[in-house]
Amino acid sequence: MKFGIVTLFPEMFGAITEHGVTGRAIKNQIVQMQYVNPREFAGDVHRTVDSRPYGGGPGMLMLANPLLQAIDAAKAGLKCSDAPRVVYVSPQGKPFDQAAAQEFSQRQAIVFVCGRYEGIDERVIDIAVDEEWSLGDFVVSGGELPVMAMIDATVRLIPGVLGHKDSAAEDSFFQGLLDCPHYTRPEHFAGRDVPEVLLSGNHALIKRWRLKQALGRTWQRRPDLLERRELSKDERKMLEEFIQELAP
Ligand SMILES: Cc1cccc(C(=O)NCC2(NC(=O)c3cccc4nocc34)CCCC2)c1
Repeated sequence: MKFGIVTLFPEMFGAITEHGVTGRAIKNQIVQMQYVNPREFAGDVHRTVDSRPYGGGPGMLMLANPLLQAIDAAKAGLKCSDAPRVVYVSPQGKPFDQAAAQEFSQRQAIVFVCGRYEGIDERVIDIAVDEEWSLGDFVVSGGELPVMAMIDATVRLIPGVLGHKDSAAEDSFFQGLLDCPHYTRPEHFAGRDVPEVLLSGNHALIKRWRLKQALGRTWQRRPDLLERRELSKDERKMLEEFIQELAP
């Protein structure tokens, strides 16, 4: 899978290209990253990429012309048989979630456009952006960090990227649930013991306990996720047991 990144700060992406699962996927050439900096296309001697907003107001906006040229260069640079879709990440975008990451991971390539300052000239979105996505309702300084999070979530789902030992998180979130509690050595720590079931070696019981904990925590912390998820008869029974065990 190839990613074309339009950004004023390509060096930020070292955070995902130099480390961990994503760094390994790049080293193994499962993933390829290319960067285009709009500043390369700024027409003037000062290489200007921003300008004051019409109608007044605080801050600056990214100029359309350098951005549009950078987007074209990024698309061309990926050399894909079907033109990659252009994604602008912004607070106005569709909420990004695991389902979106799953869908992204099946694409041949994606061009991500990272906003800076207060945003970009709307005509860039009208002319060149195919999709807008958001990581959430909070204010950040640029689109780079949300894009890196989206790329990380996407790359983990590409076949061959995660070894079996890494994919615990995927399983539970894949089931639309929060994760169960996890424990490692020592068995006794700070006066707290590891739940007996996890030491039993009974894999069926352990699997059941983990699903019951995931169901219970989701019910307690993110009931909205449960609304979107059909529970089987057995899962409903486990959740009822979990709730009963809460308030004896
Ligand atoms: C809730 C809210 C309302 C108004 C502005 C902003 C804000 O943060 N504006 C600044 C920018 N924000 C983002 O890019 C951005 C922000 C949040 C999630 C995201 N998911 O993807 C990109 C995201 C836009 C241009 C430069 C950065 C945030």
